[in-house]
Amino acid sequence: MKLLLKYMKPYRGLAIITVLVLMVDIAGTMLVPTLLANMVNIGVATKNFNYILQNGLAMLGATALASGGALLGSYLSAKLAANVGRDIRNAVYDSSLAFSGSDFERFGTGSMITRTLNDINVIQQSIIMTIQMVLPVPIMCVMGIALATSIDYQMGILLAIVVAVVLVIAAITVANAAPIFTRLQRFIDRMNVVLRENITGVRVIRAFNKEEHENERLDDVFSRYAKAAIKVNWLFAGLDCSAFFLMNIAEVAVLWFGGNRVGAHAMEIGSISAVLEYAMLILFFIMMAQIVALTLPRAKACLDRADEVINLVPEIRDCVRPAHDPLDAKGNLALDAAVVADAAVTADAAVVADAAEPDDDADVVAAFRHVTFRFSDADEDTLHNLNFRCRRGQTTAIIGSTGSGKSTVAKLLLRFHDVTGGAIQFNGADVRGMTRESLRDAIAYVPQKAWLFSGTIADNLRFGNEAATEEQMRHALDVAQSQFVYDLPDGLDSRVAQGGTNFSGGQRQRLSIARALMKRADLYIFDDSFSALDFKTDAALRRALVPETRDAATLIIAQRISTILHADQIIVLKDGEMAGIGTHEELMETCEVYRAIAESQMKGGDGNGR
Ligand SMILES: Nc1ncnc2c1ncn2[C@@H]1O[C@H](COP(=O)(O)OP(=O)(O)OP(=O)(O)O)[C@@H](O)[C@H]1O
Repeated sequence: MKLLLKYMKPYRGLAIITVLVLMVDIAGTMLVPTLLANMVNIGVATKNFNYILQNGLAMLGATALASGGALLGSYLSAKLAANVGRDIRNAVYDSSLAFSGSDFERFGTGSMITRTLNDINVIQQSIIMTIQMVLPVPIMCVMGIALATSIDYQMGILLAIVVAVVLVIAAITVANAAPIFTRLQRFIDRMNVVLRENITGVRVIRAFNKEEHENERLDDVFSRYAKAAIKVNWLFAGLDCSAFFLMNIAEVAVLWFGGNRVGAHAMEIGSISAVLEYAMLILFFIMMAQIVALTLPRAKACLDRADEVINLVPEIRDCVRPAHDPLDAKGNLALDAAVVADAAVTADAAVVADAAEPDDDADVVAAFRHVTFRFSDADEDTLHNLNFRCRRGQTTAIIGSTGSGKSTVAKLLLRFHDVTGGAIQFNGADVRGMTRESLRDAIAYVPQKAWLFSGTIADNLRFGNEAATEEQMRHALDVAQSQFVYDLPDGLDSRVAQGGTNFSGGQRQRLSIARALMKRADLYIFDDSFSALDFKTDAALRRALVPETRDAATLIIAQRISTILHADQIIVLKDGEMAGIGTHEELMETCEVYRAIAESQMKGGDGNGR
């Protein structure tokens, strides 16, 4: 609720106007029965045509007021809900941008989509319905009972009793039925997760002939949802008929007691229709409010789910900027005490002292100092005591068997995760003391999974540099050996499907390399970015990269020896530990793990392509 109030706050003026407009609607609606009663009781009884005409015109005015109020009220409440919904959606999305990989895993992609789209739609609808259907109820009850009392006090008491009984029944129903709606939201989440997995993995499902198995899995999820939805519909059906039953009982009660009062000359005939109309109006609104109130726990669950995302403290944060310690020229923040203390928990004193000292060698762009890392959900360290430096103008390569921790090194450099021991320095500063923006600005990264965004090739290249000229784009494409783009009918404006699925694996890799080259960086990271290229293209691309990355450090993660043969230093990773470091020749002499990889690839005919 706090979240809703926070996001409603900027629109409190609009909210107040909306409620006032709806009150005009209610006032207009409630006036009509009294005017009608007067018309019958006085105008018709005394055959006073002028009185009838006057009341008729007044009824017309009241109806116009009510209709205008309803129309404007609907528009304003929809506007309010849309604004609040947009702001909450933006807040959820903005928060998710700061998430680390582990933060994302906590929710899962499917749930993040449900939270951002479906949940916020539910919140929006609830805002509209609450304003239009729930808020008028107390006003209507008070006005209706007051007007009925002004006509005949006994009828007022009768109406008050009927309303009280119906309100109690409505409250009990809502309290008992609310959990079903909360469960319904969880089922939607689950459907989203399973459906997403099925749609993205459809080729694998077909290739393994697992359609039937997946059908059963989906059927199970859909059936659970359907079961809950049927329960909800039963509930609504029950509510509907009990509400109409109660309305009919109320009608009978009003006619019975009203008839007696008219018979006793205590009330006039026209007043019965007015009281009857008040009873029907109030009961109808209570019925509608009851239906809306049933959905409110679901909206509350959606709000809580949005709140969880918005208020999650990300695993990776920028340091709180100390007032006395401004950003330096590179946009770095001084390493704050908390971060140093944090590092001290997991690394010994010598390492922390070492890490706190800036690297004295100006050529060093990135330095790993006794780095250890463990994923938050893992039982063991993924990386142990890594010590190496990436120097400007040099290529550092990392090779190792699958799962040895190569990509994790890249992720730590980009601060997708923070080290759990030791420190990583970038341009002499501990990365935990830098803002993520300034750090990532200085790194060009080609991820292992080449992902392209829907749009055009030019749009994707501009992701690396918004102001890129066509000449710059062509240059990057040439370096990345992506001349195939020029053969496409639309060239740079060729359409890219989501994820880049309308290009081959090798083409996607080359385009994502070109995207990374669009920006000038201090460190270029290529995470297994040449794996889908043939040896000739791989060699040509690496040759073309040399002048591009001359003033920067380059980190190449690879499985193929041929890709890293000429690196200035090669780090061999085995189970997260450095099994060796040196040039190809040195490692062939000294590192058994490297020799084994090299020999296995040479035998397989892999090792000689350059
Ligand atoms: N988010 C995660 N949570 C827990 N463990 C993870 C996570 N991501 C990776 N790991 C584990 O960390 C280890 C290293 O993974 P990493 O992706 O760095 O390996 P890699 O050497 O790049 O492998 P490959 O060559 O197959 O890409 C693996 O054992 C993997 O299971």
